[in-house]
Amino acid sequence: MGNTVIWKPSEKSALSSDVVMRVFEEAGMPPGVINLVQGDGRSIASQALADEHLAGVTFTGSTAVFRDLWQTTAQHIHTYRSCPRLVGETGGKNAVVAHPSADPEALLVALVRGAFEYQGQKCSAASRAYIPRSLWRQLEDRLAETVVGLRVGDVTEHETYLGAVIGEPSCTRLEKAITRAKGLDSHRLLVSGGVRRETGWFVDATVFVTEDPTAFTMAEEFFGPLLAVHVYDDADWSSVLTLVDTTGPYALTCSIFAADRTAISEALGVLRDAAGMTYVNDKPTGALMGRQSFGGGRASGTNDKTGSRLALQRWVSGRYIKEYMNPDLHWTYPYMGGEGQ
Ligand SMILES: NC(=O)c1ccc[n+]([C@@H]2O[C@H](COP(=O)([O-])OP(=O)(O)OC[C@H]3O[C@@H](n4cnc5c(N)ncnc54)[C@H](O)[C@@H]3O)[C@@H](O)[C@H]2O)c1
Ligand SMILES: N[C@@H](CCC=O)C(=O)O
Repeated sequence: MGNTVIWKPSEKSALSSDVVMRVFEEAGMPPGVINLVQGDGRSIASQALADEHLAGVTFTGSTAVFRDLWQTTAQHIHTYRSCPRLVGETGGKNAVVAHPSADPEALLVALVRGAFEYQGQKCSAASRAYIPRSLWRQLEDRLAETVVGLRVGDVTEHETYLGAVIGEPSCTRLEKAITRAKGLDSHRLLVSGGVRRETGWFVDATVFVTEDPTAFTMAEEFFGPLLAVHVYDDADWSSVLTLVDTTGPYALTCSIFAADRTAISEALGVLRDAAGMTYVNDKPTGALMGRQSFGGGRASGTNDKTGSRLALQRWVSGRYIKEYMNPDLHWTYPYMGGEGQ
């Protein structure tokens, strides 16, 4: 868009961002257009956000850090030469909601792929599911069997489905959530819950079934391979949609599974603000940049839809020019008896 940027990648992805930067340079990107700065987020942000030339921030990460960045820029507002634009792509607690008319095979695949690919470490990963009792009877054992069979381990082996989680803090956070859920009467561990630290930070694909749709497992982001399922009575479809909409602070992605078009329409209406990205009969994750723009609202960000015109427009500054071909030569107007126009 004609801007120069400082690119501050996560400390946890220093190597891959360095490789990408070298690719840009080798492809001929002029020096100074993208300026890669590696290091600790807090200390780099405190320097960068205090600079009078800051014109914008585009952030991908957690809601808490984005809100901190917003607060810091607000504190510096009197020192900036312009009004910085802030774009955030933040956390998610993405729902899969199935209608009794849904195809159980497609639903099973969406739950497994949506929740456990990349160890569930995707803002868009499925992490809560609402399944009607009639479908759950057909699905429960098959879901358990499939998830138990997902291999966790070395990602250089093609049979592996889940690699290690990002690091020790992620592993501990997930372990705590699993232990807490195991201790709740409202929760039943359907599959796994295992954590292994001998050769890395490995968390097994884990599924809880909860009777309490307002429990922390249905509202908080874990950023890991943890799926919570709430089974509802088929007749409660409409009220379940309201539950999906009102549970938790996020609105990143969601999936609606149904064959019945009326049910799909109803869900699209009720869930209008519940997700920036809504999928129908597909997993709630895996938007391909350049083909499918991506974004989320509420606590999930500013919903500018990365990859779309909505996002690009945030990074241009309009300029309008009026040139007068017939300039006024008299300052008086006709109603004054003058000759000006
Ligand atoms: N919506 C999206 O498109 C999207 C995509 C991927 C990840 N995410 C979200 O990102 C989160 C997981 O990623 P993460 O662990 O890297 O997030 P994070 O918020 O911890 O870190 C993201 C970035 O912020 C920096 N940072 C961390 N603390 C900071 C601070 N106090 N001040 C300034 N900068 C700071 C980090 O160095 C990193 O570059 C999840 O919440 C996930 O949902 C969102
Ligand atoms: N576009 C990817 C990643 C989203 C966040 O960066 C997805 O939809 O899963």
